[in-house]
Amino acid sequence: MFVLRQCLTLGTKSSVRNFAAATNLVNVKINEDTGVVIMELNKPPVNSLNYELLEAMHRTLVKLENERCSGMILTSSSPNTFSAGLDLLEMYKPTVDKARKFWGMLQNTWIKLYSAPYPTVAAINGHSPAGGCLLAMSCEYRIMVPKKKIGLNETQLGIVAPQWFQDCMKNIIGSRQAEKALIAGTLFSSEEAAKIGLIDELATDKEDLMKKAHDFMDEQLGLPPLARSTVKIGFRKDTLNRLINSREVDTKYFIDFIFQPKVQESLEMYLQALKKK
Ligand SMILES: CCCCC/C=C\C/C=C\C=C\CC(=O)SCCNC(=O)CCNC(=O)[C@H](O)C(C)(C)COP(=O)(O)OP(=O)(O)OC[C@H]1O[C@@H](n2cnc3c(N)ncnc32)[C@H](O)[C@@H]1OP(=O)(O)O
Repeated sequence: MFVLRQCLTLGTKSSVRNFAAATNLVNVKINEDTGVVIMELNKPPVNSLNYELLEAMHRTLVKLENERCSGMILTSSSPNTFSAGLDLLEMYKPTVDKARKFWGMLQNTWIKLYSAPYPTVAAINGHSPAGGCLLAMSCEYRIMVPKKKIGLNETQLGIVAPQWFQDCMKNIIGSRQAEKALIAGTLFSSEEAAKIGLIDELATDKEDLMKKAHDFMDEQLGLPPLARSTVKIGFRKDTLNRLINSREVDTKYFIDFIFQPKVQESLEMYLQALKKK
């Protein structure tokens, strides 16, 4: 299977097609022979998740429902960062309408990604804090390059990881480890993340990362798809339904939380610190 895939991806008769996207915030390529899609986040410098990027991801995920997509590898075009998480500028002094629209699109995108019936792999080629970690955790399998950071570090920023972010982490590393990591807002090194199971495999470098992602995909493509996806959704439905049934409440928490003057102060200081770096 590996040889077949190499021929398909590297061979002269390349059957890889660019997937027409309305923006260049995501680069999407579909291998027409295998049906495997690579979605590359492309919002330099750090793929901070603003409304437009989330909308581009969401639109792609919806489109993939009507394509012959057999699996999806999520990665980034940034040399150093998978995703820096939510775009802090979306939370800093927004209007209520803008904040509501932004949060709704984050929820939409997460629901689509978390419930995708086909196999999903995060090829984590750089740092992946907070919302970046959420994206990675929403995939079924995570592979990461060495010496980068990943985790839900919200507490350290004076904000709180929403319940569904927390649920995703709990589902992967277990309740006790998640509680400790979430209270402290721990950012794990790739190596530490592999030890606690937050990521499934460490890659040696970016080439190895993509090879391992395709290897995982090949294994999954050998399984009966309906049985595979039924088991996947069975494991994920409680977490999904918890958000789906409380989207409005979740949005209200977000709005009430970010409009607190103390939270705005923390965001301002953090943004300044990032700019000064
Ligand atoms: C019960 C109540 C529950 C209520 C719940 C309610 C609310 C929860 C609310 C929010 C949840 C939020 C989750 C999040 O995702 S918050 C975002 C957290 N992200 C981070 O902390 C990461 C910050 N970034 C970094 O640490 C570094 O940038 C990184 C390691 C990713 C990369 O480092 P590098 O050195 O390569 O790049 P930098 O020079 O730092 O950055 C380049 C450039 O990009 C800007 N930037 C970085 N991150 C963000 C970001 N997340 N948003 C916006 N902009 C960002 C940075 O300022 C630089 O800009 P410039 O100087 O080039 O203009």
